[in-house]
Amino acid sequence: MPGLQLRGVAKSFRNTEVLSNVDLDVAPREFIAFLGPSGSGKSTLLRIIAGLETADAGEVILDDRRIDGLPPGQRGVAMVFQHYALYPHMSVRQNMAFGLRNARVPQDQIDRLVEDAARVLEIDPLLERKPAQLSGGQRQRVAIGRAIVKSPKLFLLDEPLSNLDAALRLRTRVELAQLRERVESAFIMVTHDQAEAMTLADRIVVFNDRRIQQIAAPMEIYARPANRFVAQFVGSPAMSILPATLADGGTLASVKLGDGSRIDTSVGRDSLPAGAQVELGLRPEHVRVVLSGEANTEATVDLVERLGERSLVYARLRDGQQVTAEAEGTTTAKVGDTVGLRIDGAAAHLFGPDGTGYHRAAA
Ligand SMILES: Nc1ncnc2c1ncn2[C@@H]1O[C@H](COP(=O)(O)OP(=O)(O)OP(=O)(O)O)[C@@H](O)[C@H]1O
Repeated sequence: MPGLQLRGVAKSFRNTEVLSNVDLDVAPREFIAFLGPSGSGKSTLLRIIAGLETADAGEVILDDRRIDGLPPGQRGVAMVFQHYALYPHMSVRQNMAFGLRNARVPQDQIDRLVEDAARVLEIDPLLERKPAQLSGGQRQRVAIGRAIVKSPKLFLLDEPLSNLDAALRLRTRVELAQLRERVESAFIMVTHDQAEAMTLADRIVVFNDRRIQQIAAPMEIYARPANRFVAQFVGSPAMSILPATLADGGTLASVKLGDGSRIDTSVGRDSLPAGAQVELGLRPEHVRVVLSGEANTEATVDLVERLGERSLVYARLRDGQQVTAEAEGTTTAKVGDTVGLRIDGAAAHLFGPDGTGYHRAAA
């Protein structure tokens, strides 16, 4: 099978397991983002694929070849580090040529590969400079260039944009998307930035607690999170999670919140596990601050965050549960006010006692 397969990969440092039985399939030319909290093993898995770290168990297979026993240079992968890791005493040209020279590629071929990559990345006027004479964004491109010249089957990017300022980061994100169209390789990128993952990736892999929590397309992760962790981790501000009691009967689940309000969801009643205790998950856009006539519950305002066109209202329901709502940009709501809330039950998520997510049937 072409592409990358991970089978049963496990890794511990001393006695602490950081990855447990990880399976993953990456298609040729696919762009994958690894997302997860700090310490969830994203970089460790990337380093295992690159050959900079050895797994305790499992297999790494690239284009039908088992590569986990091979040294990094023979795996057909190229890694771009957060701190670029350029050699300061070498010119851009020498930095980009370094790996090829080690692999004993003939000089005329090296020159051609370096110049082609420099043109793609628009750093050809900088080839004779040293890294200290470059901006952060330019260094970043040299680091990518050094990977491109190896024509890897797989690019591994460890937070490649995190050292850039906000504007440059956005621009480089666009460039990365363009680069991806021009090369035949697959990409795996570790990032802390959800927007980056949502924009660039075909699929996002969410890590937590030693395991992959979900692998899916960005909007699928957002709209149909596999469990409570993914639901709260992806999306900003985070989804509100409210304890709820499942009402009897009906084909679609209705729940009662702690403040006594009843919410009708679009989640199939019989898809839920037996037992009455669930949690209701609400994205901010599904809880609106409205006039009392349209409200299905009310809350006390803790904070209003004005974003211009809209405002985010952080509030507490009558039973003290916290909820994040949206209001018009012009809302007059202020701290301490009681406001009406319209909860869109049809868009709500439910979570079972083990955290499994249940959603409305896909449209
Ligand atoms: N060489 C090492 N020796 C001991 N512990 C390590 C080593 N490398 C990583 N760890 C530990 O393994 C866990 C996973 O680290 P890893 O860097 O893979 O996480 P991450 O998800 O990439 O985190 P971040 O987002 O902060 O980079 C952490 O608890 C880390 O402290």
